[in-house]
Amino acid sequence: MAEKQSIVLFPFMAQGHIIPFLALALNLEQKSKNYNIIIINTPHNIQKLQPSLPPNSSIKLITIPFISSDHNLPPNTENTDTVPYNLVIKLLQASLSLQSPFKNIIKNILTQQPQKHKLCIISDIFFGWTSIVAKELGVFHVVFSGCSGFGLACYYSLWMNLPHRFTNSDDFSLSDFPEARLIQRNQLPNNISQADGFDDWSIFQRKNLSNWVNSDGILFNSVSDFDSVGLNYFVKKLQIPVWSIGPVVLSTGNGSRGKGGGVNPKIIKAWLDSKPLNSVLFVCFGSMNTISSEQMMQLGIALEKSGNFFIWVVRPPIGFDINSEFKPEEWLPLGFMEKTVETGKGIIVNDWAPQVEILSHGSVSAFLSHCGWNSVLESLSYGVPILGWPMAAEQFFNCKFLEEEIGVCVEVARGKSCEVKYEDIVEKIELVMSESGVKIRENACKIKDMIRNAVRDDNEDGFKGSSVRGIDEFLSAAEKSNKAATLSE
Ligand SMILES: O=c1ccn([C@@H]2O[C@H](COP(=O)(O)OP(=O)(O)O[C@H]3O[C@H](CO)[C@@H](O)[C@H](O)[C@H]3O)[C@@H](O)[C@H]2O)c(=O)[nH]1
Repeated sequence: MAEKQSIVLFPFMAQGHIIPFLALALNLEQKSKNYNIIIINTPHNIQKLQPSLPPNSSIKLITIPFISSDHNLPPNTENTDTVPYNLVIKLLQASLSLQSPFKNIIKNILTQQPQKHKLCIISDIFFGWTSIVAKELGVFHVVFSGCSGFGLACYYSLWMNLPHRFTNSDDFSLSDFPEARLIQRNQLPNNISQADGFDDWSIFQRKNLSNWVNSDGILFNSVSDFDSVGLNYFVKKLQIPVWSIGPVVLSTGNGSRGKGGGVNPKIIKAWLDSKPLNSVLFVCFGSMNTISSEQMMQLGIALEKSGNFFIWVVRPPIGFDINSEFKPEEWLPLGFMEKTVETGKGIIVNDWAPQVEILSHGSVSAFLSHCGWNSVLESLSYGVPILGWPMAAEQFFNCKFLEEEIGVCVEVARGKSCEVKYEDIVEKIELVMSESGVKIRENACKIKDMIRNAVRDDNEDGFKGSSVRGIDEFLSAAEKSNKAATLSE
């Protein structure tokens, strides 16, 4: 009997990264029983992942040793959802220490695998160094980007062409990605606008991103039918294959999606069931972001004034411990909680909501989001248009892409320290949720259709969508790569 192909997945320790990797692992498992699928991560993340696997899954979880306090991080801090945003760079730097244990794990798998070439590593965009380990051991390696082609192309280009803090004009174009058109200075994430090439972020990213060229390809959690410009940037830049395979998202009802808490999904469903079609605004800023207390206050007033039904996932504002108790009496407008309950206008969820279940419900009309790419894909998969409030990383460029290139978004605010006024938020909400939002909603439905087509694999009419072809091409490239693993030190 032919030996199984082993596929090792290694996400960075953040929910926004672990979730698409888990979804990819489950997709691969569903595609064929012939894969031996392994997810590697640090002890706490593996513990949290375990209950997210379906009971009949054969996906194997391998723990890579990691002690956060050895790296000047608080004890048991292994995921960006428990570190303050300013310490994320420390977690990234600490992840470099995983190189040697990772190599040992791969060597171990290789010793149990007589046909050495039947191994493939899929690693995170932040783990560029894994491509060096793979090269040394003669193993096929790809990077899996949970970001869009367009957003990541801007982000990559910005990091590789530092500094930008001396830019005088309010906007500028990217020399190697002019297709992105003008980037405004206030669209630069803080770490890029402050970078001089010698700070911690610059040092980490430039080394990390430079390593991608050693990889055998890049997988994108995106859809080439609408994201080809950004995907092509990497084909030209790195001269390696790029396969779009998205959307890779967890289906509804998929366990705790890697993080528990928040609210009982049944309560949310019953509440949504009681609301008219297309009447609810969902507000959530991903797995790790929050806004300032001033912004939170204005958003609260805006939700009240706009009069729409809403579900709002709240976390303590910037400057407060993100894991501490939420204090509505301090951070929300006076009496906001009580009024929300009395009028039945909304649900305020602490920390974590069943996002995919909410977005897939017919009562949801729009999503006020930070434009993390998982959230974007989850929203557009159900034709839900976006009110964009980008906060960090490539989110600014996702938002720009969604608004300027595919017309499914209106930007509400930019960044975690900008001044926002409730009147502006109300106006933008209206632009999307009222009659005037017809075009945007139509565009979101067109993208929904593109997404459905991309993952359609119809045996009867022989149709294979672009993402189905993408994953097939990637798997056949992995299988064909007949590299001899050397097991050299
Ligand atoms: O209450 C919540 C909050 C989040 N989620 C899920 O958590 C994920 C969040 O992912 P995303 O929207 O991409 O946000 P981040 O966690 O901020 O994602 C990081 O990873 C993304 C993909 O690489 C990047 O686009 C972002 O910039 C980066 O911050 C999604 O699957 C959500 O469904 C929930 O289920 N419930």
